[in-house]
Amino acid sequence: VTVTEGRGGLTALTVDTARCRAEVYLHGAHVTAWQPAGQSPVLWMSEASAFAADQPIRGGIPVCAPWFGTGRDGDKAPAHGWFRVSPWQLTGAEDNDGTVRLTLHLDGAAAGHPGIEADYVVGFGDELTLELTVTTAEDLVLEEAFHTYLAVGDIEQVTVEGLDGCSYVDKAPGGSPDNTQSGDVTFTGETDRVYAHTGSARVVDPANGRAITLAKAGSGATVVWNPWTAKAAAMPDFGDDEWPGMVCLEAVNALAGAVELAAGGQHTLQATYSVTAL
Ligand SMILES: O=P(O)(O)OC[C@H]1O[C@](O)(CO)[C@@H](O)[C@H]1O
Repeated sequence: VTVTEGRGGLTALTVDTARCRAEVYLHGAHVTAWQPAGQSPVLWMSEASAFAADQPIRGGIPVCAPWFGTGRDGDKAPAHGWFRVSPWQLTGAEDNDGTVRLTLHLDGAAAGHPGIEADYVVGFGDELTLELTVTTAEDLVLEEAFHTYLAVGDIEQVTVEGLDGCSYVDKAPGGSPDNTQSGDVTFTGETDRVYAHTGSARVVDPANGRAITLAKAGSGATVVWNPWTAKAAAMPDFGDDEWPGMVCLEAVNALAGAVELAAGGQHTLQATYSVTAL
């Protein structure tokens, strides 16, 4: 692993082995790149993303916690929590036959939130593995997400398998809180759904001739998101024409699936992303 000064002067860690190339910023412990050997980049990054200590990065894998979404503290608190806009430290790095595991630590007190700590182990190899352990000194209702942005060839050809029969909250404009998925997910407009009681899921991307699978543990929900035209245009750090090339497939604990932790408790969220040819 190489430590470099990345965009916006933020510290970046780069990995380049026979198995893959990857990058993670200490700012938000934000993975911004993972590219297995012989593959095109798997993670999508916005050309318009900010790289600043007080803003989240747009694309890659934001770590959202200890809450998911907006509305905390009358919207004064940052959307998707403060983990993704806080400085993390690198506390471990090992290379096992070309699979590199990095351990990152978040000291809540140093980020202005005493009583919450987090450890994040990211494994870069043929697969991408993520493991976030949150520890709390006080009772905490924890919401969290690996808000993963995947690169796709054309969203209108993409389908998501594995959510058939799952109930979901539709957060898109005009959406209702009580729906049931029938068959594969397809995309014809803004899509913003929180699926409950989910297992693994798979993004099928014919334009790139590949599928990307999300397997997970310690996570009861899955979010699927594409902003489409209007929402993309409304976000300053998201290019107006970028929406056809991405989809978020997220491992989540949120809403009714939030994790109740007693003082001294901890919870681990795990996910593995893997790529297969169609
Ligand atoms: O702009 P952000 O705060 O990064 O949120 C991006 C997206 O996250 C979502 O919760 C989907 O995960 C959407 O509602 C949308 O707002």
